[in-house]
Amino acid sequence: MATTANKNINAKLVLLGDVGAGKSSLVLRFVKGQFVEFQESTIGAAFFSQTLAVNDATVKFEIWDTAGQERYHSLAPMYYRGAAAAIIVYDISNQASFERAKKWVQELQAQGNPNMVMALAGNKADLLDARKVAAEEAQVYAQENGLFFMETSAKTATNVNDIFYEIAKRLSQVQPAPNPSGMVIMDRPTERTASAACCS
Ligand SMILES: Nc1nc2c(ncn2[C@@H]2O[C@H](COP(=O)(O)OP(=O)(O)OP(=O)(O)O)[C@@H](O)[C@H]2O)c(=O)[nH]1
Repeated sequence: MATTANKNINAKLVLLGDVGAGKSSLVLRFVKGQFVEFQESTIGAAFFSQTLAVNDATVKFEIWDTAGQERYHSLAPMYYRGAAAAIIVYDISNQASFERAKKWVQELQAQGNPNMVMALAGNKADLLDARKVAAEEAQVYAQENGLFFMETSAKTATNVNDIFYEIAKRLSQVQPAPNPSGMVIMDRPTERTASAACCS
């Protein structure tokens, strides 16, 4: 069977959401496969990268995990500006965090990249007994606002890889021209070596 050359995609991804919703925990689970019961609150923002292979593409995520504390709100545009994808996170056991997530969606719709792939993550899905936000309500909201929705748990790892994988899949399906900003598609196969390096 013929194989097609891999598309290499670099994609800037930003996580936004209320303080304590679990943004850092989702990234830590995705990038390192770990979960910390008492994760420290993020100051400013933190950067991570992780690569995923989907279909005929390799997507290298450049991940900005932003701080949810209100005093850092003014920094957020630096991180979502030009991003190819965003995960807006709320905590299913905290109604106020869902309301905050909707505000982030509004801000991205007004000021973000119009082609941005947006995911809504209802995190802490393991806390079923403490649930305050119905999955159906979030699903309807996501559908009406052009996001895709998943409930996740950084603690149990439920749907964590899946949400990043779904974003990667959607990014890889975007037509190469015009590229959404925040995304660079390298026109060369992944297996190319550095043997032709220049400059002596
Ligand atoms: N039960 C449960 N707890 C979680 C989950 N994800 C995160 N937590 C806990 O929730 C707390 C806050 O998690 P963080 O990942 O720091 O949240 P954050 O959104 O990055 O918070 P800021 O950096 O302050 O904006 C930590 O004590 C985590 O251990 C989850 O899926 N389930």
